[in-house]
Amino acid sequence: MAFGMKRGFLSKAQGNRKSASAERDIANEAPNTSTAVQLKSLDSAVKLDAAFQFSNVCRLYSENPCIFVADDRLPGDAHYLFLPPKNAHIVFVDSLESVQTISKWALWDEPPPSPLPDPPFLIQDCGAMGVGMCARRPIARGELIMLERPVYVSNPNVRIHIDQKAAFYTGALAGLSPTTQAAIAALRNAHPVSDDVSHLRGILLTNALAAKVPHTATPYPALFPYLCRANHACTPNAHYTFDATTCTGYLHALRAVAAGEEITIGYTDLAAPRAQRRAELRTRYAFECTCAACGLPEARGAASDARRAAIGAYLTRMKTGGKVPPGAHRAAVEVLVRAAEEEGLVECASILALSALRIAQRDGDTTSELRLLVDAMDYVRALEGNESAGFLALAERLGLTPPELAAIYDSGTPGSFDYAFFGQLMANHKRR
Ligand SMILES: C[S@@+](CC[C@H](N)C(=O)[O-])C[C@H]1O[C@@H](n2cnc3c(N)ncnc32)[C@H](O)[C@@H]1O
Repeated sequence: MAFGMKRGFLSKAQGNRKSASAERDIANEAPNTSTAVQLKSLDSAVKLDAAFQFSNVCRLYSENPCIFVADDRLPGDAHYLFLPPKNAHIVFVDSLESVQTISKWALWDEPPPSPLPDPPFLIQDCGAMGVGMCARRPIARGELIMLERPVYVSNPNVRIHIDQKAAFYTGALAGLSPTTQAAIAALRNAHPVSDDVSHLRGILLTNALAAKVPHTATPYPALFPYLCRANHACTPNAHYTFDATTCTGYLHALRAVAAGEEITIGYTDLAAPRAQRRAELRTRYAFECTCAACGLPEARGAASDARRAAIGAYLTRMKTGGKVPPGAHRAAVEVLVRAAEEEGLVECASILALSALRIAQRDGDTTSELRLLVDAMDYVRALEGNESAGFLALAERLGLTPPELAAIYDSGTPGSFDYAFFGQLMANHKRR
Protein backbone atom coordinates (compact mmCIF):
# COMPACT_ATOMS: atom_id res chain seq x y z
CA MET A 1 0.00 0.00 0.00
CA ALA A 2 1.35 3.38 -0.88
CA PHE A 3 0.56 5.63 2.03
CA GLY A 4 0.30 9.21 1.05
CA MET A 5 3.12 11.60 1.39
CA LYS A 6 2.90 15.10 2.63
CA ARG A 7 3.56 18.04 0.43
CA GLY A 8 7.26 18.31 0.67
CA PHE A 9 10.52 19.38 -0.64
CA LEU A 10 12.38 17.13 1.60
CA SER A 11 12.37 15.22 4.66
CA LYS A 12 13.54 15.78 8.09
CA ALA A 13 13.01 12.49 9.89
CA GLN A 14 10.85 10.60 7.44
CA GLY A 15 11.50 12.32 4.21
CA ASN A 16 8.10 13.89 3.95
CA ARG A 17 8.68 17.53 4.69
CA LYS A 18 10.31 20.39 2.92
CA SER A 19 13.90 21.23 3.61
CA ALA A 20 14.93 24.86 3.74
CA SER A 21 16.97 24.40 0.62
CA ALA A 22 15.90 22.16 -2.22
CA GLU A 23 19.29 21.46 -3.69
CA ARG A 24 22.76 21.74 -2.24
CA ASP A 25 24.84 24.71 -3.29
CA ILE A 26 28.48 24.10 -3.97
CA ALA A 27 30.21 27.38 -3.58
CA ASN A 28 33.79 26.38 -3.72
CA GLU A 29 33.95 23.43 -6.01
CA ALA A 30 36.42 23.72 -8.83
CA PRO A 31 35.20 23.14 -12.35
CA ASN A 32 35.71 19.55 -13.43
CA THR A 33 38.29 19.40 -16.16
CA SER A 34 38.46 15.62 -16.61
CA THR A 35 34.91 14.80 -17.54
CA ALA A 36 34.61 11.03 -17.73
CA VAL A 37 31.59 10.98 -19.98
CA GLN A 38 31.66 11.94 -23.63
CA LEU A 39 29.67 15.13 -23.80
CA LYS A 40 28.38 16.62 -26.97
CA SER A 41 28.57 20.32 -27.30
CA LEU A 42 25.35 22.20 -27.66
CA ASP A 43 25.78 22.96 -31.32
CA SER A 44 25.14 19.31 -32.23
CA ALA A 45 22.05 18.81 -34.34
CA VAL A 46 19.41 18.22 -31.68
CA LYS A 47 16.26 20.25 -31.73
CA LEU A 48 16.46 21.05 -28.06
CA ASP A 49 19.84 22.69 -28.43
CA ALA A 50 18.55 26.13 -29.14
CA ALA A 51 16.76 26.12 -25.84
CA PHE A 52 19.97 25.33 -24.01
CA GLN A 53 22.20 27.98 -25.43
CA PHE A 54 21.74 30.07 -22.32
CA SER A 55 24.35 28.01 -20.51
CA ASN A 56 27.94 27.25 -21.32
CA VAL A 57 28.11 24.46 -18.74
CA CYS A 58 25.05 22.44 -19.79
CA ARG A 59 25.88 19.60 -22.18
CA LEU A 60 23.91 17.03 -24.09
CA TYR A 61 24.70 13.56 -22.78
CA SER A 62 22.37 11.49 -24.94
CA GLU A 63 19.66 12.26 -27.44
CA ASN A 64 17.36 9.34 -26.82
CA PRO A 65 16.80 9.14 -23.93
CA CYS A 66 17.18 12.89 -23.89
CA ILE A 67 19.64 13.53 -21.06
CA PHE A 68 21.55 16.72 -20.44
CA VAL A 69 24.33 17.30 -17.92
CA ALA A 70 23.22 20.39 -16.01
CA ASP A 71 26.76 21.51 -15.31
CA ASP A 72 29.64 19.64 -16.88
CA ARG A 73 31.96 20.74 -14.09
CA LEU A 74 29.94 18.38 -11.87
CA PRO A 75 29.13 15.52 -14.23
CA GLY A 76 28.27 13.15 -11.37
CA ASP A 77 25.49 15.36 -10.14
CA ALA A 78 22.52 16.98 -11.79
CA HIS A 79 21.30 15.66 -15.10
CA TYR A 80 18.07 16.47 -16.84
CA LEU A 81 15.97 13.70 -18.34
CA PHE A 82 13.30 15.10 -20.64
CA LEU A 83 10.35 12.87 -21.47
CA PRO A 84 9.34 12.40 -24.18
CA PRO A 85 12.61 13.53 -25.78
CA LYS A 86 11.08 16.32 -27.85
CA ASN A 87 8.47 18.77 -26.65
CA ALA A 88 8.80 17.14 -23.24
CA HIS A 89 6.15 17.33 -20.56
CA ILE A 90 8.21 15.90 -17.69
CA VAL A 91 11.73 16.67 -16.53
CA PHE A 92 13.57 14.57 -13.96
CA VAL A 93 16.57 16.18 -12.31
CA ASP A 94 18.89 13.60 -10.80
CA SER A 95 22.25 11.83 -11.06
CA LEU A 96 23.18 10.24 -14.38
CA GLU A 97 22.72 6.74 -13.02
CA SER A 98 19.30 7.57 -11.66
CA VAL A 99 17.98 9.34 -14.77
CA GLN A 100 19.20 6.43 -16.85
CA THR A 101 17.24 4.05 -14.60
CA ILE A 102 14.17 6.27 -14.79
CA SER A 103 14.44 6.49 -18.58
CA LYS A 104 14.14 2.68 -18.72
CA TRP A 105 10.95 2.42 -16.68
CA ALA A 106 8.55 0.21 -18.63
CA LEU A 107 5.73 2.64 -17.91
CA TRP A 108 7.04 5.07 -20.53
CA ASP A 109 6.13 2.50 -23.21
CA GLU A 110 2.53 2.45 -22.00
CA PRO A 111 -0.03 5.18 -22.70
CA PRO A 112 -0.21 7.60 -19.74
CA PRO A 113 -3.12 7.06 -17.32
CA SER A 114 -6.26 8.56 -18.84
CA PRO A 115 -7.50 11.69 -17.12
CA LEU A 116 -10.93 11.39 -15.49
CA PRO A 117 -13.63 11.95 -18.11
CA ASP A 118 -15.68 14.17 -15.80
CA PRO A 119 -13.45 15.55 -13.03
CA PRO A 120 -15.49 16.49 -9.96
CA PHE A 121 -13.57 19.69 -9.20
CA LEU A 122 -12.96 23.21 -10.44
CA ILE A 123 -9.84 25.30 -9.92
CA GLN A 124 -11.06 28.67 -8.73
CA ASP A 125 -10.42 31.66 -6.51
CA CYS A 126 -10.77 30.64 -2.86
CA GLY A 127 -10.35 34.08 -1.30
CA ALA A 128 -7.52 34.53 1.20
CA MET A 129 -5.94 31.18 0.27
CA GLY A 130 -5.59 32.21 -3.35
CA VAL A 131 -6.57 29.73 -6.01
CA GLY A 132 -7.87 26.38 -4.80
CA MET A 133 -9.80 23.29 -5.77
CA CYS A 134 -13.55 23.18 -5.22
CA ALA A 135 -16.01 20.32 -5.61
CA ARG A 136 -18.38 21.03 -8.48
CA ARG A 137 -20.69 18.21 -7.41
CA PRO A 138 -20.94 15.97 -4.34
CA ILE A 139 -17.93 13.65 -4.06
CA ALA A 140 -18.15 10.31 -2.28
CA ARG A 141 -15.71 9.12 0.39
CA GLY A 142 -12.85 7.27 -1.30
CA GLU A 143 -13.73 8.67 -4.74
CA LEU A 144 -10.85 9.46 -7.06
CA ILE A 145 -10.94 13.24 -7.49
CA MET A 146 -8.09 13.53 -9.95
CA LEU A 147 -4.93 11.93 -11.23
CA GLU A 148 -2.02 13.66 -12.86
CA ARG A 149 1.55 13.09 -13.95
CA PRO A 150 4.15 15.49 -12.53
CA VAL A 151 5.94 17.97 -14.78
CA TYR A 152 9.06 18.51 -12.66
CA VAL A 153 10.62 15.86 -10.38
CA SER A 154 13.95 16.49 -8.74
CA ASN A 155 16.34 14.69 -6.44
CA PRO A 156 16.63 17.16 -3.55
CA ASN A 157 20.27 16.22 -3.02
CA VAL A 158 21.62 17.15 -6.43
CA ARG A 159 24.47 19.63 -6.19
CA ILE A 160 24.39 22.96 -7.96
CA HIS A 161 27.32 25.25 -8.44
CA ILE A 162 26.39 28.46 -6.66
CA ASP A 163 27.08 30.71 -9.63
CA GLN A 164 25.08 28.44 -11.92
CA LYS A 165 21.78 28.51 -10.09
CA ALA A 166 20.05 30.57 -12.73
CA ALA A 167 21.41 28.31 -15.47
CA PHE A 168 20.42 25.24 -13.47
CA TYR A 169 16.76 26.18 -13.13
CA THR A 170 16.48 27.65 -16.58
CA GLY A 171 18.04 24.47 -17.99
CA ALA A 172 15.61 22.26 -16.12
CA LEU A 173 12.72 24.06 -17.76
CA ALA A 174 14.27 24.71 -21.14
CA GLY A 175 13.56 21.28 -22.63
CA LEU A 176 9.91 21.32 -21.58
CA SER A 177 7.14 22.21 -23.99
CA PRO A 178 5.94 25.83 -23.88
CA THR A 179 2.61 24.66 -22.36
CA THR A 180 4.39 22.80 -19.56
CA GLN A 181 6.69 25.73 -18.88
CA ALA A 182 3.66 28.01 -18.71
CA ALA A 183 1.90 25.63 -16.30
CA ILE A 184 4.89 25.77 -13.94
CA ALA A 185 5.23 29.53 -14.25
CA ALA A 186 1.53 29.93 -13.38
CA LEU A 187 1.92 28.23 -9.98
CA ARG A 188 1.91 30.38 -6.88
CA ASN A 189 5.04 31.59 -5.16
CA ALA A 190 4.53 32.39 -1.47
CA HIS A 191 8.19 33.26 -0.91
CA PRO A 192 10.02 36.56 -1.42
CA VAL A 193 11.21 37.22 -4.95
CA SER A 194 14.44 38.97 -5.74
CA ASP A 195 15.07 37.61 -9.23
CA ASP A 196 13.93 34.90 -11.64
CA VAL A 197 15.85 32.20 -9.78
CA SER A 198 14.37 32.99 -6.40
CA HIS A 199 10.96 33.10 -8.10
CA LEU A 200 11.37 29.60 -9.51
CA ARG A 201 12.77 28.28 -6.25
CA GLY A 202 9.81 29.91 -4.51
CA ILE A 203 7.41 28.08 -6.85
CA LEU A 204 9.12 24.80 -6.00
CA LEU A 205 9.09 25.46 -2.26
CA THR A 206 5.46 26.59 -2.30
CA ASN A 207 4.06 23.79 -4.38
CA ALA A 208 6.16 20.64 -4.45
CA LEU A 209 4.48 17.41 -3.44
CA ALA A 210 6.53 14.36 -2.51
CA ALA A 211 7.08 11.65 -5.11
CA LYS A 212 8.74 8.44 -3.96
CA VAL A 213 10.66 6.74 -6.74
CA PRO A 214 11.53 3.07 -6.23
CA HIS A 215 15.31 3.19 -6.29
CA THR A 216 15.79 5.85 -3.61
CA ALA A 217 14.70 6.25 -0.01
CA THR A 218 14.22 10.03 -0.16
CA PRO A 219 10.99 11.32 -1.68
CA TYR A 220 11.54 13.73 -4.54
CA PRO A 221 9.82 17.11 -4.76
CA ALA A 222 7.41 17.11 -7.68
CA LEU A 223 5.35 19.82 -9.34
CA PHE A 224 1.90 19.11 -10.76
CA PRO A 225 -0.07 21.79 -12.64
CA TYR A 226 -3.42 20.93 -10.99
CA LEU A 227 -2.70 18.87 -7.88
CA CYS A 228 -0.50 21.68 -6.59
CA ARG A 229 -3.58 23.92 -6.47
CA ALA A 230 -5.00 21.99 -3.51
CA ASN A 231 -4.82 24.20 -0.43
CA HIS A 232 -3.97 22.94 3.03
CA ALA A 233 -6.31 22.19 5.93
CA CYS A 234 -5.32 20.70 9.28
CA THR A 235 -8.31 18.37 8.89
CA PRO A 236 -8.15 17.81 5.16
CA ASN A 237 -10.94 16.18 3.18
CA ALA A 238 -8.69 14.71 0.51
CA HIS A 239 -5.50 12.69 0.36
CA TYR A 240 -2.62 12.79 -2.11
CA THR A 241 -0.62 9.68 -2.99
CA PHE A 242 2.07 9.11 -5.58
CA ASP A 243 2.32 5.79 -7.38
CA ALA A 244 5.73 5.26 -8.97
CA THR A 245 4.47 2.31 -11.01
CA THR A 246 2.41 4.76 -13.06
CA CYS A 247 4.44 7.88 -12.18
CA THR A 248 1.15 9.50 -11.26
CA GLY A 249 -0.21 11.52 -8.37
CA TYR A 250 -3.70 10.63 -7.14
CA LEU A 251 -6.18 12.56 -5.05
CA HIS A 252 -8.93 10.70 -3.16
CA ALA A 253 -11.73 12.08 -0.99
CA LEU A 254 -11.30 11.16 2.68
CA ARG A 255 -14.96 11.82 3.41
CA ALA A 256 -18.06 12.88 1.52
CA VAL A 257 -17.44 16.36 0.10
CA ALA A 258 -20.40 18.64 -0.66
CA ALA A 259 -20.77 20.51 -3.95
CA GLY A 260 -19.03 23.89 -3.62
CA GLU A 261 -16.83 22.74 -0.72
CA GLU A 262 -13.12 23.35 -1.01
CA ILE A 263 -10.95 20.26 -1.51
CA THR A 264 -7.95 20.29 0.82
CA ILE A 265 -4.93 18.16 1.63
CA GLY A 266 -2.48 18.16 4.57
CA TYR A 267 0.94 19.76 3.99
CA THR A 268 2.30 19.13 7.46
CA ASP A 269 2.27 16.72 10.40
CA LEU A 270 -1.42 16.68 11.26
CA ALA A 271 -0.85 14.82 14.52
CA ALA A 272 1.00 17.86 15.89
CA PRO A 273 -0.86 20.33 18.12
CA ARG A 274 -2.14 23.56 16.62
CA ALA A 275 0.71 25.90 17.63
CA GLN A 276 3.27 23.49 16.21
CA ARG A 277 1.39 23.01 12.95
CA ARG A 278 0.93 26.72 12.52
CA ALA A 279 4.59 27.44 13.25
CA GLU A 280 5.67 24.87 10.70
CA LEU A 281 3.30 26.21 8.05
CA ARG A 282 4.59 29.71 8.76
CA THR A 283 8.29 28.94 8.67
CA ARG A 284 8.44 26.28 5.99
CA TYR A 285 5.50 27.23 3.82
CA ALA A 286 5.27 30.97 4.45
CA PHE A 287 1.59 31.27 5.29
CA GLU A 288 -0.72 31.71 8.26
CA CYS A 289 -3.14 28.81 8.19
CA THR A 290 -6.75 29.96 8.01
CA CYS A 291 -8.33 26.49 8.15
CA ALA A 292 -11.34 25.60 10.31
CA ALA A 293 -9.29 23.46 12.74
CA CYS A 294 -6.96 26.40 13.41
CA GLY A 295 -9.95 28.66 13.98
CA LEU A 296 -11.62 26.47 16.64
CA PRO A 297 -12.67 28.28 19.81
CA GLU A 298 -10.19 27.89 22.67
CA ALA A 299 -11.80 24.99 24.57
CA ARG A 300 -12.44 22.92 21.45
CA GLY A 301 -8.99 23.79 20.14
CA ALA A 302 -7.41 22.55 23.37
CA ALA A 303 -9.39 19.29 23.22
CA SER A 304 -8.28 18.82 19.62
CA ASP A 305 -4.65 19.49 20.62
CA ALA A 306 -4.86 16.87 23.38
CA ARG A 307 -6.21 14.25 20.98
CA ARG A 308 -3.59 15.02 18.34
CA ALA A 309 -0.77 15.03 20.89
CA ALA A 310 -1.79 11.54 22.10
CA ILE A 311 -1.97 10.28 18.50
CA GLY A 312 1.37 11.91 17.70
CA ALA A 313 3.03 10.37 20.75
CA TYR A 314 1.99 6.86 19.66
CA LEU A 315 3.08 7.46 16.06
CA THR A 316 6.46 8.58 17.42
CA ARG A 317 6.68 5.35 19.39
CA MET A 318 5.96 3.45 16.16
CA LYS A 319 8.85 5.23 14.42
CA THR A 320 11.33 3.66 16.79
CA GLY A 321 9.43 0.61 18.05
CA GLY A 322 7.90 -0.60 14.78
CA LYS A 323 4.27 -1.40 13.98
CA VAL A 324 3.80 -2.96 17.43
CA PRO A 325 5.84 -0.81 19.81
CA PRO A 326 6.93 -2.62 22.98
CA GLY A 327 4.23 -2.52 25.65
CA ALA A 328 1.46 -1.47 23.22
CA HIS A 329 -2.08 -2.52 24.18
CA ARG A 330 -4.78 -3.04 21.62
CA ALA A 331 -7.55 -1.36 23.61
CA ALA A 332 -5.41 1.74 24.21
CA VAL A 333 -4.50 1.97 20.52
CA GLU A 334 -8.17 1.62 19.60
CA VAL A 335 -8.91 4.63 21.81
CA LEU A 336 -6.43 6.53 19.63
CA VAL A 337 -8.11 5.23 16.47
CA ARG A 338 -11.36 6.77 17.72
CA ALA A 339 -9.54 10.00 18.59
CA ALA A 340 -8.17 10.12 15.03
CA GLU A 341 -11.69 9.49 13.70
CA GLU A 342 -13.01 12.32 15.84
CA GLU A 343 -10.28 14.61 14.51
CA GLY A 344 -11.02 13.52 10.94
CA LEU A 345 -7.43 12.30 10.52
CA VAL A 346 -8.01 9.29 8.31
CA GLU A 347 -4.38 8.51 7.55
CA CYS A 348 -3.59 8.48 11.29
CA ALA A 349 -6.67 6.30 11.92
CA SER A 350 -5.48 3.89 9.27
CA ILE A 351 -1.95 3.59 10.68
CA LEU A 352 -3.28 3.18 14.21
CA ALA A 353 -5.89 0.59 13.18
CA LEU A 354 -3.21 -1.42 11.38
CA SER A 355 -1.06 -1.28 14.51
CA ALA A 356 -4.02 -2.42 16.65
CA LEU A 357 -4.57 -5.24 14.14
CA ARG A 358 -0.96 -6.40 14.54
CA ILE A 359 -1.34 -6.29 18.31
CA ALA A 360 -4.48 -8.43 18.08
CA GLN A 361 -2.54 -10.87 15.90
CA ARG A 362 0.29 -10.88 18.45
CA ASP A 363 -2.20 -11.63 21.21
CA GLY A 364 -4.06 -14.32 19.25
CA ASP A 365 -7.26 -12.24 19.60
CA THR A 366 -9.04 -13.41 16.44
CA THR A 367 -12.30 -11.55 17.04
CA SER A 368 -10.57 -8.17 17.34
CA GLU A 369 -8.30 -9.12 14.45
CA LEU A 370 -11.20 -9.56 12.04
CA ARG A 371 -12.89 -6.35 13.17
CA LEU A 372 -9.68 -4.34 12.92
CA LEU A 373 -8.83 -5.77 9.50
CA VAL A 374 -12.24 -4.72 8.22
CA ASP A 375 -11.96 -1.24 9.80
CA ALA A 376 -8.36 -0.66 8.68
CA MET A 377 -9.29 -1.55 5.13
CA ASP A 378 -12.10 0.96 5.26
CA TYR A 379 -9.58 3.69 6.06
CA VAL A 380 -7.28 2.49 3.28
CA ARG A 381 -10.24 2.62 0.92
CA ALA A 382 -10.81 6.27 1.83
CA LEU A 383 -7.12 7.09 1.37
CA GLU A 384 -6.53 5.24 -1.86
CA GLY A 385 -9.95 4.32 -3.19
CA ASN A 386 -11.42 0.96 -4.08
CA GLU A 387 -8.56 0.45 -6.49
CA SER A 388 -6.03 0.21 -3.64
CA ALA A 389 -3.96 -2.97 -3.67
CA GLY A 390 -4.97 -3.74 -0.06
CA PHE A 391 -8.67 -3.47 -0.85
CA LEU A 392 -8.37 -5.66 -3.95
CA ALA A 393 -6.44 -8.25 -1.93
CA LEU A 394 -9.13 -8.28 0.77
CA ALA A 395 -11.85 -8.76 -1.86
CA GLU A 396 -9.95 -11.72 -3.23
CA ARG A 397 -9.43 -13.11 0.24
CA LEU A 398 -13.16 -12.93 0.89
CA GLY A 399 -14.00 -14.44 -2.49
CA LEU A 400 -15.84 -11.27 -3.57
CA THR A 401 -15.50 -8.97 -6.55
CA PRO A 402 -14.24 -5.47 -5.61
CA PRO A 403 -17.67 -3.90 -6.35
CA GLU A 404 -19.37 -6.53 -4.15
CA LEU A 405 -16.99 -5.77 -1.30
CA ALA A 406 -17.39 -2.02 -1.86
CA ALA A 407 -21.18 -2.38 -1.64
CA ILE A 408 -20.85 -4.15 1.73
CA TYR A 409 -18.54 -1.43 2.97
CA ASP A 410 -20.80 1.32 1.69
CA SER A 411 -23.61 -0.04 3.85
CA GLY A 412 -21.74 0.61 7.11
CA THR A 413 -19.12 2.65 8.92
CA PRO A 414 -16.25 1.54 11.19
CA GLY A 415 -17.84 0.13 14.30
CA SER A 416 -21.15 -0.59 12.58
CA PHE A 417 -20.21 -3.19 10.00
CA ASP A 418 -21.63 -6.67 10.18
CA TYR A 419 -18.32 -8.18 11.30
CA ALA A 420 -19.86 -11.63 11.82
CA PHE A 421 -20.84 -11.58 8.15
CA PHE A 422 -17.24 -10.75 7.16
CA GLY A 423 -16.07 -13.57 9.45
CA GLN A 424 -18.43 -15.97 7.72
CA LEU A 425 -17.17 -14.90 4.29
CA MET A 426 -13.60 -15.35 5.42
CA ALA A 427 -14.33 -18.80 6.87
CA ASN A 428 -16.25 -19.88 3.74
CA HIS A 429 -13.43 -18.77 1.54
CA LYS A 430 -10.82 -20.58 3.62
CA ARG A 431 -12.84 -23.81 3.31
CA ARG A 432 -13.00 -23.57 -0.49
C1 LIG B 1 0.46 24.84 -3.05
S1 LIG B 1 -0.19 26.42 -2.99
C2 LIG B 1 -1.89 26.05 -3.09
C3 LIG B 1 -2.52 26.80 -4.21
C4 LIG B 1 -2.48 28.27 -4.03
N1 LIG B 1 -3.54 28.74 -3.13
C5 LIG B 1 -2.57 29.01 -5.34
O1 LIG B 1 -3.10 30.11 -5.35
O2 LIG B 1 -2.07 28.50 -6.33
C6 LIG B 1 0.09 26.82 -1.32
C7 LIG B 1 -0.23 28.24 -0.99
O3 LIG B 1 -1.66 28.43 -0.87
C8 LIG B 1 -1.96 29.23 0.27
N2 LIG B 1 -2.62 28.37 1.27
C9 LIG B 1 -2.79 27.05 1.19
N3 LIG B 1 -3.43 26.58 2.25
C10 LIG B 1 -3.68 27.63 3.05
C11 LIG B 1 -4.30 27.77 4.33
N4 LIG B 1 -4.81 26.74 4.99
N5 LIG B 1 -4.36 28.99 4.87
C12 LIG B 1 -3.85 30.08 4.21
N6 LIG B 1 -3.25 30.00 3.00
C13 LIG B 1 -3.16 28.79 2.42
C14 LIG B 1 -0.63 29.72 0.80
O4 LIG B 1 -0.35 30.94 0.16
C15 LIG B 1 0.32 28.65 0.35
O5 LIG B 1 1.63 29.11 0.22
